Amino acid sequence: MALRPLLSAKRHKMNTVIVGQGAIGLLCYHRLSQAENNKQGDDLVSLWPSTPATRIDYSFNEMNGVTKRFPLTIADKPSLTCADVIIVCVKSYQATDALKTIHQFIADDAIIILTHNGLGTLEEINPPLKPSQCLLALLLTQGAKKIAPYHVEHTGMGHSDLGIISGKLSAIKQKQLLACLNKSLKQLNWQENIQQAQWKKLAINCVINPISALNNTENGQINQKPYQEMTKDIISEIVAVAAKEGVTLKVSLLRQLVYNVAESTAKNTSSMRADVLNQRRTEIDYINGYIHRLGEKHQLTTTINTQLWLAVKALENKYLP
Ligand SMILES: NC(=O)C1=CN([C@@H]2O[C@H](COP(=O)(O)OP(=O)(O)OC[C@H]3O[C@@H](n4cnc5c(N)ncnc54)[C@H](OP(=O)(O)O)[C@@H]3O)[C@@H](O)[C@H]2O)C=CC1
Ligand SMILES: CC(C)(CO)C(=O)C(=O)O
Repeated sequence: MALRPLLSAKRHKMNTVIVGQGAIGLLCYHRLSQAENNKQGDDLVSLWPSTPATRIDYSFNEMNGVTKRFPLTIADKPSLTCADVIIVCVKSYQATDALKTIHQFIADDAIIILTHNGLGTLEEINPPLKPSQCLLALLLTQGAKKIAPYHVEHTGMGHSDLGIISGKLSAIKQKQLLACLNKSLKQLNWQENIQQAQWKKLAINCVINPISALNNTENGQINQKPYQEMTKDIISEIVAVAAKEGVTLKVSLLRQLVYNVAESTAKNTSSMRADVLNQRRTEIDYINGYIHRLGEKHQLTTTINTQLWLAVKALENKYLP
């Protein structure tokens, strides 16, 4: 069992470990370590990468074009044990392994925040987290791109939603957490029902990501006539499986949401299209693949989501080892 000194009620410092040295990991590390309230190094922020590293700096490109190097603190096992907050910034298919690796070192009352796209990782986590370890989801609409190892570019501003997936957070801890993250991530909304927000994000990704990846199109194309019928079918299947999971969604609202996101990100390359173009593994197993698995669980046909899942898997198989 990982033990650490008890926090005093007056304590406002927040020790944070960011897991993952990719685009979102370095964005979160940068914002937290460079936050105004942390200029004196009051809060300890460190980074736990996928492989041991001895780096002492990283590069960050702001959206205004300014690029600078910044000092980097690499986390060790004691940093994990002392961490109040652990922000896991890995891809959906890496989340279970990342949690398995760190879980033996983290404190019994640690707050763990997942940032990945897609759903279905929680079902895989074994051994599960302790009930005293509160698990939260952070849904980001900010964008970041890895240019080179330990070099990241901030590509898009946006709001973030944070809420509890499992466990409990005392009022004091919630206040401390929000104060700390709000100063660094900005536009952070607390969601009492983060599950609803996760499903909405899932619906957006189930439509925009595979269509844009398979057709090699920008996000805005999804709103064109050839994809409208398919969009409706994808969403109808999602609404049906969500209902079986106890989540109430509305087809018309989701269609409007997908339309708005495709419109507001019209010129963007979705993360799945980018993964395919760069011959990387996609997150399809946790997007349309998740809907397929839930369809099987509840004996519901998910024809179009299953087709899209298989089509993207076939595309991936052409280049993955
Ligand atoms: N980039 C963006 O703009 C946005 C991304 N997201 C979501 O956030 C998640 C992360 O995305 P992104 O940062 O772009 O992905 P990246 O692939 O850039 O980063 C993931 C990082 O995690 C590292 N990693 C993998 N396994 C472990 C482990 N066990 N311990 C520590 N580090 C590990 C990877 O290392 P290695 O390379 O060695 O595998 C990699 O550096 C995804 O689910 C994505 O969909 C959400 C909103 C926006
Ligand atoms: C919202 C959207 C579709 C933006 O591109 C996204 O989340 C992604 O690309 O993964």
